[in-house]
Amino acid sequence: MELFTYMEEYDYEQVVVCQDKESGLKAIIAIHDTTLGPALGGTRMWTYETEEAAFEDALRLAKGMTYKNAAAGLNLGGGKTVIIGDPKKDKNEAMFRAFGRFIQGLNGRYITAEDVGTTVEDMDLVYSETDYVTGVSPAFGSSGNPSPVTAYGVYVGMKAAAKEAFGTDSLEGKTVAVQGVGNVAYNMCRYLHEEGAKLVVTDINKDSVKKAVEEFGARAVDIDDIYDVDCDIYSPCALGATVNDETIPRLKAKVIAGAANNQLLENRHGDIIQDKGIVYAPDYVINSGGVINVADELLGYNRERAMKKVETIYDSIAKIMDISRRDQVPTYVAANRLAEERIETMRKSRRQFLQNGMNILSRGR
Ligand SMILES: NC(=O)c1ccc[n+]([C@@H]2O[C@H](COP(=O)([O-])OP(=O)(O)OC[C@H]3O[C@@H](n4cnc5c(N)ncnc54)[C@H](O)[C@@H]3O)[C@@H](O)[C@H]2O)c1
Ligand SMILES: CC(C)C[C@H](N)C(=O)O
Repeated sequence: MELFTYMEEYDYEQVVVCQDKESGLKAIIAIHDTTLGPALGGTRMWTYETEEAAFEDALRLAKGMTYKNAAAGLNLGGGKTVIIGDPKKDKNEAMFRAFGRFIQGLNGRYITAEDVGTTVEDMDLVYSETDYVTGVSPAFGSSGNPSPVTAYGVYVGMKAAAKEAFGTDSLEGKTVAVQGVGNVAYNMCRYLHEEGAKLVVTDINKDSVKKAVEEFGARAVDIDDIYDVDCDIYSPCALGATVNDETIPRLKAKVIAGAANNQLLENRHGDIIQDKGIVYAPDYVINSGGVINVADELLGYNRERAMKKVETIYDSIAKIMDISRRDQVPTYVAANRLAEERIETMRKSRRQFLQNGMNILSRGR
């Protein structure tokens, strides 16, 4: 990947590469766009095959956060971090504290939180070095782990997508194929089970599968078999890019609605599923519950206010379905339009000079 060419193509503002030899920290902070406010996005820790793959993931995820925050009506831009390493083996206190100091050095341009491979405990370590972190322990006045709230948002968004596909938003009796039963999907499965949905699950972590089988009566399938399950809804809740040329012909679902970021390998896969009549709930809209929740911390966290806003994910998905039908465009295009229009409007309305910080007339004194 030619980094500057890629950054220019998708208009990224900044990429910060952080290295700390003692702790083994190797982090990439990607800031995509701060038109709406400071870039807020989580930190993913993952074993990437190559450094290029890590850069690509950070960049793609950061852009997704720009769109997610804009579509959710938050006054926040988009950014994301990836830390290269195995979350089960390579973590240590010094690593997250060093990472916290790098974030502090950005002076508020980037605010972090959890993502795959990082936890509330990791964010507490970051918090010991910087205020620019959310999703730390509730004992610090924070909102805690965002995953259960993300799960609730995915659940209500799935209902809105079901309404479009089946004419009813009831999920009772519907079969949902869940790929990855981690922090978000475990909680999502609980809501689905309570409503009477039938669950089929898979995960590379056998303990997570066992838990879903025991607690929710889920049926377990092998990793690759999840695409062939006879189901009403396919719910990708692991990593991204699972909607692609290889998987689409195998999917039997009428709805795709899940927590994972960047579900479409390429935009054209959004066109293909639309043509096949599959209702796709755009990933960054349906999974915005977590960021809505942590963003509320910036106002002084109020759970009731945050949950009320998360409920609106139902209306957002319904609105996207309306735009998609009205304008005859795939749902991912309808969502992008909503986000891009908001960013453009705010970019234009912010043209007036506003002097922040240093008084320029006192320069040289
Ligand atoms: N946690 C949040 O609040 C939040 C918010 C928005 C989006 N997301 C996205 O949702 C997804 C899940 O997040 P999470 O916090 O639950 O992460 P997690 O790490 O807790 O869960 C992911 C699960 O997927 C499993 N997995 C990984 N690769 C797999 C594969 N090939 N097949 C089957 N299972 C596989 C893992 O073993 C794990 O159990 C991620 O894409 C994340 O970026 C999370
Ligand atoms: C909680 C959020 C700030 C980050 C979350 N992992 C997301 O992708 O939305």
